[in-house]
Amino acid sequence: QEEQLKRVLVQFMAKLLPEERGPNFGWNLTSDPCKDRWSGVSCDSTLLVVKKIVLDQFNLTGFLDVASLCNVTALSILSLNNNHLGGGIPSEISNCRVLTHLYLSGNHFSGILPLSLPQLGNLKRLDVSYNDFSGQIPDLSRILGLLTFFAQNNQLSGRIPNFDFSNLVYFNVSNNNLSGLIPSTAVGHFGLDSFSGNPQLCGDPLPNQCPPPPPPPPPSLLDKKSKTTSKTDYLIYSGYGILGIALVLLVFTFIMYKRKKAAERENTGGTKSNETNIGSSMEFKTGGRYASEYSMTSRESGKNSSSLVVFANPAEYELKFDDLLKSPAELVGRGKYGSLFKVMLDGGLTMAVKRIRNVGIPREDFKKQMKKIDRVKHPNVLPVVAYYCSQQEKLLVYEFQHNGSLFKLLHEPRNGQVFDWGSRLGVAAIVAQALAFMHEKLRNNGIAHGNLKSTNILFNNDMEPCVSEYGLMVVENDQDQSMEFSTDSIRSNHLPTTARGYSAFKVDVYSFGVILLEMLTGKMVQDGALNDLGRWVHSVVSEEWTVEVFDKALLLEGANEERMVNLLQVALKCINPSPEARPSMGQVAEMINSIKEEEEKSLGSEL
Ligand SMILES: Nc1ncnc2c1ncn2[C@@H]1O[C@H](COP(=O)(O)OP(=O)(O)OP(=O)(O)O)[C@@H](O)[C@H]1O
Repeated sequence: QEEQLKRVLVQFMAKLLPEERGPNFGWNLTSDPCKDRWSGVSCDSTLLVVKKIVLDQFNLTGFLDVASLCNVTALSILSLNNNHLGGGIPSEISNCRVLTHLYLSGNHFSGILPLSLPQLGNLKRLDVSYNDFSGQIPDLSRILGLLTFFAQNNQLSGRIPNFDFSNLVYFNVSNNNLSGLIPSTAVGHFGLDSFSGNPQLCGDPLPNQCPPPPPPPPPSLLDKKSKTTSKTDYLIYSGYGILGIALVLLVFTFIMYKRKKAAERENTGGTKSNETNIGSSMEFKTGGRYASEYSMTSRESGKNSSSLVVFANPAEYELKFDDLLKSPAELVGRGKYGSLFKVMLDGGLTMAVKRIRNVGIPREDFKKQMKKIDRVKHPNVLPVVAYYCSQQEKLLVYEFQHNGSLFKLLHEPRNGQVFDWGSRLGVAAIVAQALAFMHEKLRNNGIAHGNLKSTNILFNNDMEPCVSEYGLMVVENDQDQSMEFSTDSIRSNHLPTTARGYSAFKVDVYSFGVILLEMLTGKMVQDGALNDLGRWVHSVVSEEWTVEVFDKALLLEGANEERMVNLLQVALKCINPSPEARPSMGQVAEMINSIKEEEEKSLGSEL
């Protein structure tokens, strides 16, 4: 049997890389795949059976032949991402009954997704993105444990079948040729990015709504229906169809026209237009949509540049309030406490303007707090460049960071972006260090971050993490004492007094613990669901120390499990329900640093 297994594996590799004298990566009949550790092969350590084949970026140019492979192995992971493989997925893939992960992203696979795919009942992650697959998406709803379905950037067509969207963690079918209504069960679970780039797809969360359903035929028609010929039926329904398509095209053309116009205005520095500036305009651009947004009263918008307090060297930014208001602005996102605008200034500078509304902080207190924060500088804490403060709202100006946030890197990576264990540990260490520094310097003022989360950790031009929005939000002390895996205690309507401030620091530690969990598990923390992640990790971990919680990408990459567990322990200390029992940020930074040192030592010894 061993000989047969070897033969099948060697044949499998020969199909993946058909060149006559190409490298066989140690896959040959004279050695053993498990004992001699063939490249990309992982085995169950006790049973010595092949469990995983991971050949990402191996420059493979052939095709996938799984017919025999699935019969002789109990493969749980097959990963062939980012090669040059062609052909289709053979229908015999369904013989790989215990397969949990199938990653085929970034190849030239084509043809239809086999109808036998749903027979892979144990599948958890399926990634066929960035290929040339066409035809319909098979109905995968019967794979109950499916967590990921990535099929973006293919040529798939037809309607989106029903998935169990409440169970899926990741779902992306953007940039295909899908059409029709997005299933209502997907709404609320996945956003625009999961569906965009399918011109004929419509309904929430896309901006183009579906054409209204054709009106029911009048009763007389219904009566006649049974009597009329199928030819008449055909004509009636094609009429409705054509009407529907015409409507979709009309809406689509209108949206494209609006987008084009807006882009033209931006490109030609259309700063004089009232439509997209931050000041007197009533409209902001939201990814192609226009939303009525601005609230500043005309009395306020009449204020001059002196209303804007500029911290950074004003000459460097030449920042004037009026300029800021008049410049083209794009709504980047709406957070829990306000909105964030990307503002393109005349000199080519791009700023991020955070608008917080209805903050019940007295103006003078807010100014004092801003000044105190400005005195403390750390290279990994994004400084406030300027701020504006009125009774109704506050505007905070930061430099715009084009490399996105930690949230994006973890959950919406751009094509080819890899966030490996070493980088995650590095980010954790830097952020912990920066927060420890800020906590120490601002302890006596009681100013903690107050709203720490992965969207507030941004990557600068050197891809170094920077903590943003330090000190804008504060925490109500009373609720923190009883806080148990809850975000609800984070409020923006009070400045911390020094007495309150101390527990605000512990809330930061808690939030940092959640960020660590996010990086370790790869799971998303949505507002209000922070408790779920904490509870889930606790439940898995309390049963036994298990690697089940870790992001599969980390396991696949072969990240050191012991050090991942160590970091998980730090995270669990941070999210201790009792604030007093949580370590200080300084202690957290030390613990992470020593894990990082161990990691570096072990890498050094491997070299
Ligand atoms: N200076 C910046 N440069 C680039 N992107 C930024 C900047 N500041 C924030 N962002 C991004 O803009 C988006 C909206 O930010 P915003 O702060 O309004 O919302 P949030 O962080 O999700 O929630 P909250 O209101 O609780 O802070 C987020 O994705 C965030 O990562």
